[in-house]
Amino acid sequence: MTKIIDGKAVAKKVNAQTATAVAELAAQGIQPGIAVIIVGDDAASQIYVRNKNRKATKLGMHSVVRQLPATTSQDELLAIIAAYNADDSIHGILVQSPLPAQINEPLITMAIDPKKDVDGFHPTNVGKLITNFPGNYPVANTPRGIMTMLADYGVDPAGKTAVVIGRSTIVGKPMAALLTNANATVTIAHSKTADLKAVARTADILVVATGIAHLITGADIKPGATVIDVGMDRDENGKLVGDVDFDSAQGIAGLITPVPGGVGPMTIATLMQTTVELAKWSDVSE
Ligand SMILES: NC(=O)C1=CN([C@@H]2O[C@H](COP(=O)(O)OP(=O)(O)OC[C@H]3O[C@@H](n4cnc5c(N)ncnc54)[C@H](OP(=O)(O)O)[C@@H]3O)[C@@H](O)[C@H]2O)C=CC1
Ligand SMILES: Nc1nc(=O)c2c([nH]1)NC[C@@H]1CN(c3ccc(C(=O)N[C@@H](CCC(=O)O)C(=O)O)cc3)C=[N+]21
Repeated sequence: MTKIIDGKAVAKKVNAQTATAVAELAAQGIQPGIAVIIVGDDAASQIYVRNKNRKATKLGMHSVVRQLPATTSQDELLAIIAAYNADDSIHGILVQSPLPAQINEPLITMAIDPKKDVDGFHPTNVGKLITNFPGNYPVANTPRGIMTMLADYGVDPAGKTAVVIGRSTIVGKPMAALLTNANATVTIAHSKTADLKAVARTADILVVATGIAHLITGADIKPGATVIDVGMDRDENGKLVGDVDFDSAQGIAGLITPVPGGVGPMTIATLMQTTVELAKWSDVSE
């Protein structure tokens, strides 16, 4: 029997904690603030940004969405980031990816004050994650949300074999670091991996983040494995599907996240959680 991990339900629990934290901060005269900057009019990005703004407002936070034209120059974007870095009403800054070609994404990541780096992408914060640094710092929200889901379902990575397919800065690499810090034995696979499917079959915990619809099927899953599907893909009919073929995984996986309703809601809930933490922490990323 395959059990479905209800990401929406876990996100609800996280959001309830965030609402309490927002109320506690309000009593101290602090309102957590998030600024989301979006360059261009990519349809998927527009949906994600709208969802973030709606959730932040609903939780009582100060939420700013800065929509910029696709022709925005790198210097213009850097100036806007500098203004939010200096703005005391903003605790978290997120620059939605992808960015247009004229903008150097790593340079933008570096320009965000690490104390306001709500995505956890700044090298200072990535370095802290890799070194399992003590103290408070932001961690990429999608992998962090996945760790929250695993804990909620009683899946302890310690001693388990984990395979992460995908090596992006936003998902794959921080996911592998979190699982390593949680004492799993971790393999990172990617488009150059020889015999990807054989590697996948070794996993007790399989995280798939490639953007390739239905790359992984039931035959690639170890019986009883926990399968986390990060993909936000479209099938041939334009329907939202994941990187895992959900139907063929049934009866093989022990636990599996659906798309939609799995990782996505957790990403948004964790982003809100991180924003509140950045407003609260005094010792974050000096
Ligand atoms: N639900 C959520 O909250 C989120 C969902 N997403 C979704 O997750 C997916 C991945 O996102 P992201 O990490 O940003 O994507 P990227 O495109 O940055 O990275 C994709 C990774 O997958 C690897 N890959 C691509 N094709 C294959 C293949 N055929 N076999 C093995 N590995 C492959 C790439 O390998 P290589 O490095 O060799 O090119 C790369 O490392 C997307 O669908 C995205 O929309 C992303 C963020 C959050
Ligand atoms: N700087 C930056 N930070 C990000 O965190 C970031 C980003 N850029 N660029 C794009 C990806 C993607 N991402 C998602 C957020 C929510 C859902 C989500 O809410 N998904 C819903 C469904 C949404 C729908 O119906 O289309 C679900 O899975 O149930 C998905 C994907 C954040 N990203």
